[in-house]
Amino acid sequence: MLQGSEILTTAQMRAIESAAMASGRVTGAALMERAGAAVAGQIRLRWPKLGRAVVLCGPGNNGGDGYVIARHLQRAGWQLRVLGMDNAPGPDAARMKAEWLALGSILPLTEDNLRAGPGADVYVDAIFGTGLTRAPEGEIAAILAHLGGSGGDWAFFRERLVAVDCPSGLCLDSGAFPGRPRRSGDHDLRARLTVAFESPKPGHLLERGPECCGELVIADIGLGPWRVRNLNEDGTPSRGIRYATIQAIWPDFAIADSRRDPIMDGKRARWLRKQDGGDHKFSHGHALILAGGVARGGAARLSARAALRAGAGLVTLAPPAEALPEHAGPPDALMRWAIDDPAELRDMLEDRRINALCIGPGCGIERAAALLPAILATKRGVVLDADALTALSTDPDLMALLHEDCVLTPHAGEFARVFPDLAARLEHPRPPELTRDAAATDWTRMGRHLMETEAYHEELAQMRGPLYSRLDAARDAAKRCGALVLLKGPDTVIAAPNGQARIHSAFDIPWLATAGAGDVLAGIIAGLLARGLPALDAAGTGAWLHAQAARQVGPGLIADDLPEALPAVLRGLQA
Ligand SMILES: NC(=O)C1=CN([C@@H]2O[C@H](COP(=O)(O)OP(=O)(O)OC[C@H]3O[C@@H](n4cnc5c(N)ncnc54)[C@H](O)[C@@H]3O)[C@@H](O)[C@H]2O)[C@@H](O)CC1
Ligand SMILES: Nc1ncnc2c1ncn2[C@@H]1O[C@H](COP(=O)(O)OP(=O)(O)O)[C@@H](O)[C@H]1O
Ligand SMILES: [K+]
Repeated sequence: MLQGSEILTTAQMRAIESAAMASGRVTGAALMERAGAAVAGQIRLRWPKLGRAVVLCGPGNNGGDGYVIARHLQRAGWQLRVLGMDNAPGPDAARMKAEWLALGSILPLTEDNLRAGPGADVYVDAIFGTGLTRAPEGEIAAILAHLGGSGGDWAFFRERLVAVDCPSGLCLDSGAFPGRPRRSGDHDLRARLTVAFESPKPGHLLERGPECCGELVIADIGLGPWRVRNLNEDGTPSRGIRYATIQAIWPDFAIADSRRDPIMDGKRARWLRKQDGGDHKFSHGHALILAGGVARGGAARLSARAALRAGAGLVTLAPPAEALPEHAGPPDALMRWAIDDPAELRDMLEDRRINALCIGPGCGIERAAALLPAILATKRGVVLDADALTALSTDPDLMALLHEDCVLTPHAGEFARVFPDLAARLEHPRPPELTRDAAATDWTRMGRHLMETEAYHEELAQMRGPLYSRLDAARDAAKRCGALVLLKGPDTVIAAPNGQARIHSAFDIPWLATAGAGDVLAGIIAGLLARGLPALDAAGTGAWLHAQAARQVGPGLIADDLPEALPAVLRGLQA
């Protein structure tokens, strides 16, 4: 079953929390108590024997959660050492700190104190959570480096570190560590377990997040009534929606979240298996896959095979006439038709039954540039990959023809070609123009207006985390070009022009990074478009089927295996 859960950005999380508190039906202290109790409960599940815990409490509400955890563990019989900051936190954290002080002491939060005590069974990182605005410095940076293994005890802490909301220093909007190179891995803080609240945040699923969070558990702290999510059946926002939804897609085992929704319900599974939805081949659509010149046809053949296996009723492969002979081999189910120029393509597209296309894999940049205007003018669903993306990057007139049934499937390099300014922002450890000062935002006002104004929705959508994220980049790209953008990687981000997005986190299948895997993905999505799925659904379902096929085959996979593994994936769907 394809599971998902709605993701909240840190700004959305704060706004929802504020709305809950403004309603008068729940207090900040009650939420903090639930959060801390949930983490303590998860610790006791994993370490059932009474042990020793060190709790590291930061200056804000993440630290407040830490004091609650210390109280719960101490009451359960654990031995506690609590290290905290000598600051005046907000009222809820101050109350939890005072309650802890009635039970035990607080040592200054220093690296010396962390090193000094006896070794513990569990180290609780409650230093920074969603409130992180910049890179940690000074003493806290030293503590985090120590926990990250700078002293050579990497494995020791990896086994024992429990992160509250996230490993401290991780930006929960981007999954990167502010102040560090985006792809660095040295001495990043890695937790064994992360307990986060209410929803996964983008940073749990993107970039360094999945590796550094370890096992991720989402604790329900009761904010459900204040989450407004009204979607029309087709997924577009209806009146009343206050934020475009972002949905996570992951394999069943990746995240423990009691509130997850089935993305793939029985109805969708039956439809994918062709148990519902028409019995004539044309009722499953006809996909046209454009191929390139002589000796370049392999990529498009992979796409075509994948479109067939994804269930398109008919698939036609269209190379130039001179390359037709090299496509004589199997599969025989595939039709072939030579297309040399835009006029021939236009003629072919007179057949309205051809309802989805795929162009780019092995196509050649010039051929893609020549054929794209004819394709885009028909307004039919089309996947643009590889050479089609390169063609797009050099021609603003082509960009202007894109529409919302186009699916662009760039990997990072292609994304940088098509959207160089957005890619450049992603490279910066901390682009100053995008920083938000969470502390300076009047969250109570924002919370109170959560249910009331469109202006609020706009304002919230503009709120960015401390780092520009792959999600921000994909959303900005989709909005700019008016098409769906699927930014590939182990953390694939899918964004529609209306702001709806999906994150497909697949860090468990590194063997999918193999030549031709992207061609197969493009073909699967084209097949699903042909079968009538809207672009966002086709891209999300396609990314998941692609990943499941890779799981089915396992290490040693080559791209040719992926389409052949799809029947087993489809067979396994619970209809
Ligand atoms: N939003 C919610 O609904 C809930 C939040 N809770 C907790 O509250 C946390 C958020 O609390 P806060 O907003 O107080 O933020 P944090 O506790 O994450 O950060 C504390 C403060 O540190 C400062 N700071 C940020 N980066 C810094 C840096 N690099 N160096 C030094 N100081 C820095 C900021 O001013 C920030 O307000 C969540 O992660 C979660 O643990 C929970 O108590 C339950 C409910
Ligand atoms: N480390 C990884 N883990 C999981 N999936 C990955 C990883 N790296 C790449 N992928 C996926 O593999 C596919 C590779 O596509 P692409 O880069 O276009 O390759 P190619 O051009 O060789 O076909 C994409 O679907 C991408 O999301
Ligand atoms: K933390």
